[in-house]
Amino acid sequence: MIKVKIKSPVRPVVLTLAGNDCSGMAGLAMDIRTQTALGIHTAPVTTANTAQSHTGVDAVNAVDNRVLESQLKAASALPFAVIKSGLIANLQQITQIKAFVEKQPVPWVCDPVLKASSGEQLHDSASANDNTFNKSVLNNRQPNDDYLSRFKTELLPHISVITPNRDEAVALTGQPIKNHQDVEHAAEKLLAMGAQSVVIKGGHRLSQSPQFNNWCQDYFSDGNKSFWLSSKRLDTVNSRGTGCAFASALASALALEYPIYDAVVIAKMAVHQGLRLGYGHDLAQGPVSIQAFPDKQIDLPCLTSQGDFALESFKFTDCNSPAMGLYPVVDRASWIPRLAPLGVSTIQLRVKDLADEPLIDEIKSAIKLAKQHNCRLFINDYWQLAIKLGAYGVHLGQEDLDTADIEAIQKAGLALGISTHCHYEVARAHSYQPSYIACGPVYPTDSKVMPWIPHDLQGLSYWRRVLNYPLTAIGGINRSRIADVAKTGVDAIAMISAITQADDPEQVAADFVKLINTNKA
Ligand SMILES: Cc1ncc(COP(=O)(O)OP(=O)(O)O)c(N)n1
Ligand SMILES: Cc1nc(C(=O)O)sc1CCOP(=O)(O)O
Ligand SMILES: [Mg+2]
Repeated sequence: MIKVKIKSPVRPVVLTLAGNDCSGMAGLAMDIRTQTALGIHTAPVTTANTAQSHTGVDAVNAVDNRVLESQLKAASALPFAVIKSGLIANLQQITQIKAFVEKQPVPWVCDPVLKASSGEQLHDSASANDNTFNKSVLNNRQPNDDYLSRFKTELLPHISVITPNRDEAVALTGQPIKNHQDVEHAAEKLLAMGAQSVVIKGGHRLSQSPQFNNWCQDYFSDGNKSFWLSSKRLDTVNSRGTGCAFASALASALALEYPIYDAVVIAKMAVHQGLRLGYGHDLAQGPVSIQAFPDKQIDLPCLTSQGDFALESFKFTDCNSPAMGLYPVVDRASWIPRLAPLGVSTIQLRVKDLADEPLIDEIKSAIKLAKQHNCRLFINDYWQLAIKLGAYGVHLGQEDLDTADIEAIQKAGLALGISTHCHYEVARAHSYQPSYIACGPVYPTDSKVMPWIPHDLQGLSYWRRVLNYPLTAIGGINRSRIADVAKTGVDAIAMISAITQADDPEQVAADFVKLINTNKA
């Protein structure tokens, strides 16, 4: 008999401490479904066997200390990349989990589950072994100061990312939340208490203006970087398990080695997908249902530094008609009459070595030549001169977005292209609804020093699936790679060195125009 050897794929492991929800809507069931959909192997450690249904929580049934201890001991042998926790059911479990996590050199994503979505408190203040408490006890609980204070002093300093909803943030900080600023202060307080980073999950947008109330907003901060993620509210009742799903998706993205800023965006996308695909049953609302790594623009949030950002106030002109195609990035106006007659419809002027009058003269001359050759000219960096001198468009990097007056660019009627390299930057670009999004570097490049690992064709194809914007590929694209890049379906292929350093740039550009046309998807 011939034995077929199958090379087994490897999945990162997320050690997941949570309660079982026997209705299957939240807790471990949701964690396992979400993590599996994102390509993760879940190692589930049960903290409680909760008895709940659509009518509420009947009992919590924390597991005995020894049951938890034996699971933690056995789980320690696994090569887990991240720890994710949900319900920590009593004070004894706080002590046990602290002793466990402080020895682990991996990130810990902690969802501080204080209440079920039906409103019942889920933890107990008893020190240990008061393991079963029923509905009447649950409903008559006083706010549990002991639990909160031990949670804060013993657990918070070990948490890599804590993901409270607004009510939980209020309980943990003791401060009311009524507006965006309160959310930001609550996050600061949680950081000051020792958490390395915080995501405060929102419900309705905290805005006085009714037109903004159909957005859901989450706030992230790690003390270095802070941002708001906003998604349009979905009209669904199938939203059970959202908190567990968010923390699980975040833990999964970290286990897949995404940096924290990207992981938060991915988690928000995953939950939006889960809300879209949530399902119900005959009796009541059902759970969110995350089914795959998120790859749709409909799930992409807008990322902004301000919570009261005027969402949807930007919409830049479509620059892909006629198709952008070959998009040379050049440093002097004199390239324009050499390249435009070869079927090049879009050119970028990227000047890095001029200032003052010579720079102004170069941009003026480029704008004039582009108009003569009916070519769309984007000016890199110098958005004020682009507006003043009447260019077709502006190309901005992420650093430029910090200082550029995007409203002025829109008001002046210019097109806008934005550089992106990761989920965080794409979500940020999305909040401006630009004319195109550039995605790079596709391959290693010698034309610019950058910290990014190249996307390669797989990464570029991912962004093509996600984005409905005209998509520009850039970085290390040359004759041997251009056909494969065109086949991914990108709208524009930007390049510097393959054209400007060629022996015969006109011939090369003409060949590239043909190669793009014959290979485009
Ligand atoms: C099409 C395109 N994509 C990306 C860039 C890079 O722009 P930016 O991030 O502004 O960096 P510099 O080009 O200024 O170094 C680009 N120019 N064009
Ligand atoms: C300027 C620039 N920006 C990039 C990005 O990824 O944002 S890659 C890049 C250099 C592109 O030059 P070449 O075609 O010679 O590789
Ligand atoms: Mg720039």
